[in-house]
Formats: sequence, C-alpha cells, structure tokens
Amino acid sequence: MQLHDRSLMKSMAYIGGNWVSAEEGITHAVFNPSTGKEIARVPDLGAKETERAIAAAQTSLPGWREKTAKERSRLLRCWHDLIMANQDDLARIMTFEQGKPLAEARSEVAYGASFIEWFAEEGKRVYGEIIPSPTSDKRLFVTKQAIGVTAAITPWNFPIAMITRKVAPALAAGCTSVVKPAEATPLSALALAELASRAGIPPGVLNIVTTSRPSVVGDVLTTHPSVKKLSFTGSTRVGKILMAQCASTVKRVSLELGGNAPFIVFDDADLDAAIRGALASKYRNAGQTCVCANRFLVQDGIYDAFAAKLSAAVADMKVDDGFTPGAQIGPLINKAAIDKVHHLVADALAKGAKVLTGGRRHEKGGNFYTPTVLTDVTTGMDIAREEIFGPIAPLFRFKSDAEAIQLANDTAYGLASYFYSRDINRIWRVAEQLEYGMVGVNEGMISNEVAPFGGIKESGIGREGSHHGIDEYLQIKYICMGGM
Ligand SMILES: NC(=O)C1=CN([C@@H]2O[C@H](COP(=O)(O)OP(=O)(O)OC[C@H]3O[C@@H](n4cnc5c(N)ncnc54)[C@H](OP(=O)(O)O)[C@@H]3O)[C@@H](O)[C@H]2O)C=CC1
Ligand SMILES: O=C(O)CCCC(=O)O
Repeated sequence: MQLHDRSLMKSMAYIGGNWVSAEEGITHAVFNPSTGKEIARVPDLGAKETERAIAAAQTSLPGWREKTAKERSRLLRCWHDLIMANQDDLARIMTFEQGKPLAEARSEVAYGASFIEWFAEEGKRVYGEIIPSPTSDKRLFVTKQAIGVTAAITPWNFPIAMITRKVAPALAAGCTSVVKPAEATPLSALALAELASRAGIPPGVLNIVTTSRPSVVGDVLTTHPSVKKLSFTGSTRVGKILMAQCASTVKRVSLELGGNAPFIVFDDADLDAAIRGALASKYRNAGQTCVCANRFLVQDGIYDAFAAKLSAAVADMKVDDGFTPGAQIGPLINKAAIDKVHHLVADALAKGAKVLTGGRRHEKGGNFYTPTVLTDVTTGMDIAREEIFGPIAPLFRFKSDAEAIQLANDTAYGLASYFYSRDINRIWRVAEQLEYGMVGVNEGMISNEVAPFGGIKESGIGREGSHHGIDEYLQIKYICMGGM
C-alpha cells in the first residue's frame, strides 16, 4: 500500500507517549478482509501493559485537567487539522484493514475529525450555574469537573470515528483516555495516536492498547479503581458484560450497542426519495453499522413498486475491493460475519422469503457477499430479530399505521429508526410513537457531530456528539456557601 507518509503506519502500541511492544514480545496479526492476507502485526498487550496505560493516564491527568479549556481546545484543533491534512493516508490505512470503499473511508476520516473540531469548541462552553438560594444566608453554585481517567473500547466498523467520538469529548473536558481498539482495526487507531502526538497532546493523555485478548484488557479497564468511566461501542452482548463488570467500582458507563432499525415506507411516501434513503441507510459500509436499516416495513399499496425499484438499484451496485475505483460494497469484516449473514438468509428462505436480487455469497469469494433484497419476510424469521450487519434488505408488508408502529417497536433494541411519508399529521404521530433514540424522517443518513447519537432500551445508555456528548465526561459538583 502506498502512503504519502509511511510513518503513519505504526506497529507498536502507544502508552505514556512511547511506542511500546508487549512485555513478552508477543504480537497479533492484522488482516486485509478483502484478500485475507496478513498486512501487519501489532503488540498483543495484556493486563500488565493495560495497568501501565492506566497509570500513564492517571499521571498525566492533573496537568491536562489544569490546562484552560482554551489551551486544550488549541491542541485538539491542531490534531483535527493534522488528521484532515493526512486524510488520504488515513483513508488508505482504513480501507486496508477494514475493507470499506476508499471514498467511504475518506468520508469517515472527515466525520471522525469533525468530532474533534466540535468538542474543541464545546470544551470552552462547559458552564456552571448559580441557583437562587431558598434562605438568605447561603449562596448555591454548580460547577462541572472532568471525571478523570476514562476508558474507551471501540469496534472495527468505524475505526476512526468511534474513537474520536469518545476521545474528543473526554480530552476537551479535561479527562485522559485509554483506548482499546478492535483487534481487526488497530492501525487506524495507532495512526490517530501518531497525529495526536505531533499535535502536541501531552504523553499519557491518550493511550492505545492493542490486543487480541479483549476480555483480559477489558477486565482491567472495567475494574481498575483509577478508571472512572467506560465508553463502549459494540454488541449488546458484550456491552452487558462490561456494564456488569463496571458495577464493581461504580464506574460511569456510556454504551452504544446494537440496533434493529425499522425503515418504514408509507403509501404516500416519495418513492424515489425512499429508495435513495434506503440505499444510503442499508448499504453504507456493506450494511455494517448499528444504525443501518435492519427491517424494511413497507405498506401494501407501495410494496411492489418499492421492492422492484430497490432491487433494480441494488443489483447494479459494484461489489469489489475497497481500493478499486467505483467500488460500492466492500468485503464484510471476516468469515464469522459472512457465516452470520448466510445463516440469516438461509433461515428466511427456508421459512418462505423470496430473493429479488442477491441471496448468495459473491463470486469474488472470501468475505464478499452479494447485496440482497428479500421479499415476503415475516416476523417468525431470525432476520426479524437479529442485527444483520451485512448488505441484506428484508422487506416486510403492513397495512395500517398501527400495525407499522407495533412491528417497528417489537424489538429489544431502540437505536435508529426511519420512515418516509408526506403527510404532516402522520409524520408527527409516527415520530412520537417510535420507541427509538433517533428518528430519520424522509432521511436515511442521520449521523453528524452536532446531533445526539444514542439509543434507548437494549441499544444503550448515554449520547455521543452534540452539546450533550461532553456531559458524559463531566461530573456535577454542588457548592453551598453559608454564613453570608
Ligand atoms: N453497535 C455497533 O456499532 C456495533 C455492533 N456490533 C454487533 O456485534 C456483532 C459482533 O461484532 P463484534 O466485533 O464481535 O462486536 P463486539 O461487541 O464483540 O466488539 C466490540 C469491541 O468490544 C471488544 N470486546 C469483545 N469482547 C470483549 C470483552 N469481553 N471485554 C472487553 N472488550 C471486548 C472487541 O474486541 P475485539 O475486536 O478484540 O473482539 C471490540 O473492541 C456484529 O455482528 C454486530 O451485530 C459490532 C460492532 C459495532
Ligand atoms: O455503527 C456504529 O456504531 C456507528 C454508526 C456510524 C454512525 O452513523 O455514526
């Protein structure tokens, strides 16, 4: 792989401002999901090195917390600028280890950087309060203070943005951070750390612990008394384990977990807009996002037209290696992901669903799956309940608004939801009735740095991005001054 700046490709972990190996010298492999070939090796860190990273974050905390918000903001802004100046190289590293098309990787670099820019500003607006006292002899104040050392455990699907969405508000608030990136995508995380170091972010403020032993590192991050907060993005299964572990030291947690997003198309929808939204929401990152449409609920009167148009568009999508110009669907992350998608499609077909396009592994083999549209999907199929995380659009049919709402809310998840309609009364009613943290109305792309991203029910706790995102890294202190 060609890079303008080869020094962004790191093969060491980053602790206390030093590039380090594992104490026993062990490493783990990083693979290109498109070819299956090993592309790098990084240190396979364990409990001892994680403790060292926490100690480094603890040591650097006082100096970082005591800087003014404006001083921290300048350093974060510099980090942002360096990321954007190296956008091409970061995108190439990302496509190499994650597989997404290069154009999407470039967008993710900018999306990831936007959180740093945003929180560099928000850090300057952490205001307190003066509360009118109920008695004349007291004065009451509220201040907000950095929570302390924080930990972040992040997934492979957005190797940069899921880190910056956690680290930027943490650092802006005056916290320090230990990040455990996904085993599959450590190289993007390490390149981010190199740029943080060049930006002048002091040693120990940001630490990257690479590992293939997530539960070993996770145990330390979730039970160490110095860590005051954990932010996690990943599966609901792992999120529940981490939340339980954090209970032992009563850590604050933010959890961005799985989703089962409904994408409702009402009879009165603008069909072309709904198709555009469906393509963007469903097939971005080959369907591997927690906000991807997971169930298409389509009203009787528009069902056949929507199915025909969507499958025609999907059949035209170019499946290829992320570096191939024009590629729209890259590989899934690994064999387990392909097997899961294969199982969900096979189960649906066995129970009566029909394939309009796709429905099989791609002829390129390996981790490639053909983008798929299934019709006649019903609630008894596994695909109705599980997070697909692949390029499969299952189409369910409904008749009334009440039925659509009942189907949409019939899940343990509550992250993103979408619907298309042109009736303003219906728009208000449905938006209010959907039990989800986020609702896209006539829109399939809802994520940005200024809006609160997060879910309800088993999709998680807390919000990332927006002016709410920094509160996750602050604690409220009430000061009561007496004897006035
Ligand atoms: N909400 C979201 O954005 C995401 C949802 N998912 C869902 O989860 C499914 C499985 O994906 P997967 O990557 O396995 O997701 P996981 O939840 O297993 O992984 C997310 C992160 O948690 C780490 N992790 C895993 N187990 C532990 C543990 N016991 N203690 C501490 N950290 C741990 C992983 O490390 P490591 O990489 O080493 O395993 C990774 O860094 C997907 O098919 C999808 O449905 C997946 C990714 C993101
Ligand atoms: O899948 C995720 O975990 C994050 C979704 C990407 C985004 O839209 O921010």
